[in-house]
Amino acid sequence: MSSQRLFGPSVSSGQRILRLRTVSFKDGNGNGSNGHKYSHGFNYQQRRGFLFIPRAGFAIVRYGLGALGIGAGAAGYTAYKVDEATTVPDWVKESLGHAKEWMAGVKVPELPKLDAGTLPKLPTLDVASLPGWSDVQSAVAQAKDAAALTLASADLDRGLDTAKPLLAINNNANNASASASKGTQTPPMPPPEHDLMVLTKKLIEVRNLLKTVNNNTNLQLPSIVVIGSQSSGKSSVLEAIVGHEFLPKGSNMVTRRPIELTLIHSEDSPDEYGEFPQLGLGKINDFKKIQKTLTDLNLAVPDSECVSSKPIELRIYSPNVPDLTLVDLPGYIQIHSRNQPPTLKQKISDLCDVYIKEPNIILAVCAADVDLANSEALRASRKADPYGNRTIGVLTKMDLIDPNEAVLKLKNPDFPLQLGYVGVVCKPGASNSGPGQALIRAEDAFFKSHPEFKNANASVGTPILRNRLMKVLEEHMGRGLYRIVDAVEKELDDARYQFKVHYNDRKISPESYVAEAMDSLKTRFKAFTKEFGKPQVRDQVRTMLEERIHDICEEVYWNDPRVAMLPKICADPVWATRLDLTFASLTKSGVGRASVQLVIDTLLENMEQMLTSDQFAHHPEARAQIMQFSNDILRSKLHTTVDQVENTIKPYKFEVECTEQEWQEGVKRATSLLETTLTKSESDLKSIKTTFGRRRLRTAIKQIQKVEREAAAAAAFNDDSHGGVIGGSGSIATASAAELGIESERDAKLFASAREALKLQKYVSTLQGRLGALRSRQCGVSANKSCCPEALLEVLADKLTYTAVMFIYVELLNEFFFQLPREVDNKLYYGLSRAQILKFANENPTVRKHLEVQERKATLELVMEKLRSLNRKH
Ligand SMILES: Nc1nc2c(ncn2[C@@H]2O[C@H](COP(=O)(O)OP(=O)(O)OP(=O)(O)O)[C@@H](O)[C@H]2O)c(=O)[nH]1
Repeated sequence: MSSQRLFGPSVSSGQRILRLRTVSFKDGNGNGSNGHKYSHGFNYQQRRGFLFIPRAGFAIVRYGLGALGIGAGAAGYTAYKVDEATTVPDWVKESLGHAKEWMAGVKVPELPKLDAGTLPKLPTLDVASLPGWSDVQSAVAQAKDAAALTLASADLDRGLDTAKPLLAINNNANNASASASKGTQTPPMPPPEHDLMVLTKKLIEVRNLLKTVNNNTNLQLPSIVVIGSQSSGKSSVLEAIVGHEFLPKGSNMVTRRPIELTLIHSEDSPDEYGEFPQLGLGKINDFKKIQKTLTDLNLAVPDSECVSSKPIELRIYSPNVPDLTLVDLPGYIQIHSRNQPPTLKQKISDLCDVYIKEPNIILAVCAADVDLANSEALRASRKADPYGNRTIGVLTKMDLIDPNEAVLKLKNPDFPLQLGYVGVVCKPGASNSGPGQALIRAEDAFFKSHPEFKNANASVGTPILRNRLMKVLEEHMGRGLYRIVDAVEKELDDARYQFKVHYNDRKISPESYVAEAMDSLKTRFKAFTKEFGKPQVRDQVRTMLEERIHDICEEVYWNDPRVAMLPKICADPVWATRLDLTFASLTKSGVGRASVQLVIDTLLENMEQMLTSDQFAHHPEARAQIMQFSNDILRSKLHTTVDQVENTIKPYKFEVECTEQEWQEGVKRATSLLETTLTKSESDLKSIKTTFGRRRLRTAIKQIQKVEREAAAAAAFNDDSHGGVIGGSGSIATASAAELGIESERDAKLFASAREALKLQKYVSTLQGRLGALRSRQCGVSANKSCCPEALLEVLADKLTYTAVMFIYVELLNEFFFQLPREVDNKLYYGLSRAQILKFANENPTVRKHLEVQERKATLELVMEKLRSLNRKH
């Protein structure tokens, strides 16, 4: 939709920015301030009236007369109202008196008698060309300005409510002049000062909303940017406008960051407070605290940098401030001090240059007691605004120079500014009560006590400055309105398009995302609890115990050369004792703890895996929290579970009752264990053969065996019990390199592998023997336990597994499966603050993007709505 459509078909291009009206600034004495003009954004109709009345055709005489009558009436009414207001200066009354006199002297051309049915050709009355017309306009404008000025001080002294009669004067002056110029009864205009505040207020709202969308310069509405040399009085001026001392003070360059200050006139509440939207500290009623926060934020910029371009946002709400947006900037310096960076002067200047660009209004603050030709502020403003169209000059410290000189400086012909200069005295401490009303009264008293200012019609005083700022800001905001509307429309179209194309107009909220993420986690957790049932836990524990059985058998049986004979010698009680020892090894204290720990580790591993996949991969903090909950629950159950398991497996340390069926199962599992071990060993052997070649390996093995035989024969004299045992004295392990004929590193590797192959060959043969035994009839019955230790150990492992898992499941798993989802709900789902929910949602880049586009669209729609409502009102 184009801006044309938004603001209605009756407004054609060129006329569409509400209205541009030329108004003279009047100072306290009403005689015009150096011819400074500025265009005002209201009363489009009024302007049309002034321009088109003389061409009004048929009704010209009637309207012309009406215009004169209403114009005179307006002047009279305004004079009457102004008389009522004691604060209106004499010059206004005087001007209005002249206007009345002029009205009386105007000669209206005589009308010819009208014949029924025929209308004579009427003489044209060009009101604007009548002698003295400009004086009437001037008087009306002066009356309005006087009312405006009165409003400003009334605002300070009595609050806006009590100033309303004066708004009415202003309104009437407006209506009167509008009617006069149109020569017809127009509907009453809304009070301009009130409209002014509404427009500025709404546009400030719009501006703040747009700031949250992005930093697109096309979406920027103007602010008033305060620049000036250090100690020129910038802070004092701002504080005088706000009526509170709140800016950082000190000699150590305390303004280091731009302070973006938004003043919000809160008509309905007497509360005065500040807010730092970036910090989320809430309302701060104590202005000393605001000052302290600002000081801390500024001084956080290290001395080595001295300035930072990162702005501090501050909003001040008060019934005593006008709606304004201001930016306080670090003061220009002449030269950097010893501990400041050499580039500081340039850095400050660059920072100010960024802010004083279009569309911002420049408030160039200069101390009156310093030569204006040396003013950095004026120099910078002239560069950015060569025609002085958007610069207001403020001369501070007017009390420090001779009033006549001050008056001359205010005219400053060397640096003429379209928006003029205003002189102020904002010396804090001039009154004991800070920069509030007392300061304004002290300033007022100062200017009153020096008639030079009044006589020279100089623009002086904080209320005048405040009023001028309001008007200029409103006018500039009004001017930028259509540009903004167009830019917002473009952005909105883009946001809508993105939302449609990428997200199919699907709305989400951070809360819904959190809920979805938690639900999905709980669903996956539930699926896991089903997958990780008793059979799975049993598998885990049994696998662990089988590893132990493997190690025990390897140590006690498979590496013993006599084991090949076991089927024949197992009746020997030695083997029964050996079997008891292996029992003790498997059931020795700690197996309960190991089983519980194993299950805990498996659970945590699975949790970790569950949390690193899917959306929780984006939420490291939440992941850590959930892992912590898991750890806590499991740790709290560890000791009781371990105790329970250890107690229940204790009886197996002494005796294992075994049915024939259990025995058969044990034989089966032992066979399977041996088969697995055998397959692994055979595969290792094959891999060595492939690496070195069968023939070379065979030769090396033969060489080792020869050396081994010789060594064994030599050792036989001393200890024939060790002969042939792998790793025993005189074995291949002890054969020296020289004995084996190793000459190179390659040979060394070959012989090491040959030793390994030899060992594996023996091991494979033992395993094959044991497999044969397990498959034999001897191991088919449980009575021959000592002959088939692997089978009995498997029976024991199975019993341990069943018993342990039963208690692990009851004591640990059930509790964990029950408690974790509740903990997640209580601490994560329901326990998150709004800020934490936002943070959580924004951690996921896809969701963040979705929310950003959605938020951008919603904000731009709201902005558009506000802009439309402005159009409806104006
Ligand atoms: N006599 C007099 N002194 C003033 C006036 N305005 C400000 N001062 C004094 O001038 C000094 C500097 O005023 P500030 O308002 O801190 O000036 P500034 O430009 O903000 O200073 P920086 O932030 O350091 O750049 C202070 O000691 C004020 O009391 C004034 O109108 N008259």
